[in-house]
Amino acid sequence: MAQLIDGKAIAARIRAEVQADVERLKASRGLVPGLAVVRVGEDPASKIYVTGKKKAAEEVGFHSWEHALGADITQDELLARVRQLNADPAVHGILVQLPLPKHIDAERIIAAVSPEKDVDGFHPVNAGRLSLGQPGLRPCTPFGAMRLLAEVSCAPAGKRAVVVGRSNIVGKPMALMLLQADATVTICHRKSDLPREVAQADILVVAVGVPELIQGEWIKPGAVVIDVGMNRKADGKLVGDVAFQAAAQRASAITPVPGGVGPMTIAMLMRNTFIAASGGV
Ligand SMILES: NC(=O)C1=CN([C@@H]2O[C@H](COP(=O)(O)OP(=O)(O)OC[C@H]3O[C@@H](n4cnc5c(N)ncnc54)[C@H](OP(=O)(O)O)[C@@H]3O)[C@@H](O)[C@H]2O)C=CC1
Ligand SMILES: Nc1nc(=O)c2c([nH]1)NC[C@@H]1CN(c3ccc(C(=O)N[C@@H](CCC(=O)O)C(=O)O)cc3)C=[N+]21
Repeated sequence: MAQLIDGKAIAARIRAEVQADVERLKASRGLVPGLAVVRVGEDPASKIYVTGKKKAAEEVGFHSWEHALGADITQDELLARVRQLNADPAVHGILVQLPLPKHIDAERIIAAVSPEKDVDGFHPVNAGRLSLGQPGLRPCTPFGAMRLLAEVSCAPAGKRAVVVGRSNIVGKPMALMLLQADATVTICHRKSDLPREVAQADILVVAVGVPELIQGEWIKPGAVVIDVGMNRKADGKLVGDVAFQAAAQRASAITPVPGGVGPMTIAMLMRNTFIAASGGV
């Protein structure tokens, strides 16, 4: 049986580390990090996530603000709100919860956030910095996944890493971070021969959004498996993109869903906001 990677416990430790850093920053510079979360419309999942982020922010000692805006807000009104937060010196981190309503051009909104306050790491400047191997704010989910690898003493250097999924918010930055850490990286998508590619992976990261797409039998014995997927079943239960039970028979370590990558995303958001407040990367 694989070692279970306890993202929930590791995330709690990271939040405690950030809390201690916040206390030091307050004492030395009288500075309290501030996180503004912008939510548009009434998507119930977004509401739950944003509440979780706000709770975490308050626990670590940040100032936090939730800007809940109506689904009928115009693009220009939303841009104006982002610019107002860019200009507010008490706000060090800005997160615009995705997805946004269809009439809003999400790319334009993301690009309007000041790169220095872009604690999601989604701005083209931060994406560019990552691809160039330069310091910058990193997307929280892959940042958290890298930390999980470190926690199980899995050093990517020289290993074969396979990332399934190539989204701009998870798969692509994940692959770039693994490359930065000297893994040999393969990125898979709809046209890939998944069983063949997955079988090569010493490190497997899956971010697709298809319940239990990855079969346990495909997994290389001893692999470390990070399951980013979050799929809600009809009975309300969450399942990942990896068939967990079968995969755990072959992997050396594996993240559960829930309790794996999800809590790490929020913990790394706290870390990024602290970084943004304390002078950047
Ligand atoms: N735990 C957390 O904190 C977070 C979890 N998530 C979860 O991670 C998952 C992925 O999210 P996200 O990256 O935003 O998703 P996207 O829908 O943006 O991207 C999905 C990717 O998976 C690929 N894909 C889809 N179906 C298949 C298939 N059958 N075979 C191979 N590849 C496939 C797509 O390929 P192609 O490019 O060819 O279309 C695409 O690259 C979701 O379950 C989401 O809920 C997301 C963010 C944070
Ligand atoms: N601008 C933006 N930034 C994001 O980071 C962002 C976003 N938009 N939109 C939605 C996705 C999703 N996301 C998650 C955060 C926490 C959990 C999490 O804590 N999950 C728990 C349990 C969740 C539950 O039980 O419902 C777990 O996996 O254990 C999951 C997913 C951040 N996202």
